[in-house]
Amino acid sequence: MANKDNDLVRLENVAKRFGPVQPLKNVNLRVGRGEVLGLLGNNGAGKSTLMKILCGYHPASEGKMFFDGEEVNLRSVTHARQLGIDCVYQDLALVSELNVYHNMFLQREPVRGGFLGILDNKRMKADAQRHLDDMGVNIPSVDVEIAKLSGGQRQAIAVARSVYSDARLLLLDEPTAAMGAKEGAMILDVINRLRAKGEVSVIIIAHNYAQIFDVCDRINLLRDGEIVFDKRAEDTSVQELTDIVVHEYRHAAETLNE
Ligand SMILES: Nc1ncnc2c1ncn2[C@@H]1O[C@H](COP(=O)(O)OP(=O)(O)OP(=O)(O)O)[C@@H](O)[C@H]1O
Repeated sequence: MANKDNDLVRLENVAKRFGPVQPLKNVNLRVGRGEVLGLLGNNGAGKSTLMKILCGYHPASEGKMFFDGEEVNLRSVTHARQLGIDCVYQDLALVSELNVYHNMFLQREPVRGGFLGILDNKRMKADAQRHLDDMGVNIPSVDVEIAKLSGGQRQAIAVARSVYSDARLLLLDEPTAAMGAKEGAMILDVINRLRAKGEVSVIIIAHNYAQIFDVCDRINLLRDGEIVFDKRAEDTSVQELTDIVVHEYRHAAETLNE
């Protein structure tokens, strides 16, 4: 039985309706402090909708959310971010025309010289470099424009930036989608480093469950609007997840044929 005091986030009986469509019926989900949770589910299972509730983008139609032991009613993405909940979107989080270190400090730029101070570029550069090195993010230089980096490098910087701005729960919706093996591996390495430090909790949506298996502490499966599978990674296997995913496809095909 999970210790509730150890949960950073908990959803109880959460439902979501969009008019006649009800992607989430009765979701009970928990993520421990410093835990990495993998969220699996078929196309249309409601995974992104669940993430959008967690990051304050959609209000839930029913149910309760607890964060750090307190019940919360998220009013907006900004409100969620203030609490330390950050959804990392590869394309939206960063400004393409700015270089890496300016992106790392976006809207939190350190100034020197008091009131009419100037941006402390030297400090930003050094801090950004140190933080990216610490997280194993490999880029040619922090001076380079974001637009000139690969999708994997951008995603890794977006994750590093959230962590740097004191996020406590990171939501990653298919962070390795449309990436080559090498780029995907860099993201997974960043997540593994976060996991080793244990300071940030993470929820990852992934279709490539074999790939994320190694970085997750626990795996949940969403089906028909409910979490129907919840196991620690050490208590399951890639084979069991393969069987489940095959079963899910059959289930979806049968539902379509009904
Ligand atoms: N804003 C919305 N308005 C109406 N219906 C929506 C809205 N957002 C999602 N849905 C519906 O809710 C269901 C779940 O969608 P969701 O995107 O959460 O699934 P998913 O598990 O993330 O799927 P995928 O793996 O394909 O991204 C779908 O039937 C979708 O059409």
